[in-house]
Amino acid sequence: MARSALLIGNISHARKEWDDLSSLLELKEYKTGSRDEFLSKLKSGDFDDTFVVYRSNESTGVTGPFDKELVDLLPSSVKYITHNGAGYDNIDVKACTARGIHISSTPIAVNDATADIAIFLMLGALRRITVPFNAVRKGEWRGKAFGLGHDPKNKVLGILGMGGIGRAVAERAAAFGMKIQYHNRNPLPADKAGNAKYVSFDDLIKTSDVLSLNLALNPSTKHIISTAQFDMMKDGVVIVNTARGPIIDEAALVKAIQSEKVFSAGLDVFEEEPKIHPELISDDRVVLLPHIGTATWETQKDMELLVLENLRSAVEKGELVTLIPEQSK
Ligand SMILES: O=CC(=O)O
Repeated sequence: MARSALLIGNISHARKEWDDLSSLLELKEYKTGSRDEFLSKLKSGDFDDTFVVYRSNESTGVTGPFDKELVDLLPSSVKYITHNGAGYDNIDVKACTARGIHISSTPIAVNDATADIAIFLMLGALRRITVPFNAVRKGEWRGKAFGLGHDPKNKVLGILGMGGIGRAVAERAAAFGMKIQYHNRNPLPADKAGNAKYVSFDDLIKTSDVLSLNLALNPSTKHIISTAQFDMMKDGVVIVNTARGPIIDEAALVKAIQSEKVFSAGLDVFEEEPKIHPELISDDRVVLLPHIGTATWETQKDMELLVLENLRSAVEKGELVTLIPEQSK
């Protein structure tokens, strides 16, 4: 049986590069549908010759997460999942590893666009920009609730998760005159840390004026920022989240904003997207974006190209270019 690649969802910017792969293997697409239909197709053997699955940006909307139920139904021919996204919390890594399936994600390609949005949210939150931003369009000039904001200059920026995105945030923040500290599982070598100082998790929480979340979501980072952490923070701290919603306990964040412990928050991600806690929506101290960190032409194209580079490498060399860290140990 010929080997095939199965695309779930769509490719929008690198169609030609996808089509070019037809010289290597058969290309199949599952563009739209439902989880139930996809699972029944898996059960009835429709995808039995699949060697590699391309999970597009919108694939979770099509099939739901690649949880254990779905992964266990993948045919034994599947050896690789090339995922389009830096975060792969929608894939059950353990279930894939147990089945000998290797996964790639798209780090690097997302760094600049995501860091740009983090800085946008940080500046917006420091200025509590939602009030004047909305008021001026309603003919209310600055708005009744308008108040002065804060400068980033001389503030301590704490970065939780100093991977590619965290480092790109640090580089940008340095240009605003911020003092930068970070916490990571391991301190970075000096050439990668730049001027950022390594501190413990508790020190990061206790001493940052602005806290930027740039770490991956996995079972050990879910709700890593909750009531106990908010209680430890400086009064008037600013929170920026461009990583994944469930890293913050959203209900605890709402309370911390309402008690003024938190001056403001800039959020691109939420616990139950596309649902947003109603008290975040109604609170104009919060700057909200609908998960658009990587939503630029350039970055979307780079991400698709990186997925396809992984796919090609899987077929030609039997290895992935950006294998996820859990499987590279
Ligand atoms: O959220 C975006 C990504 O994971 O790339």
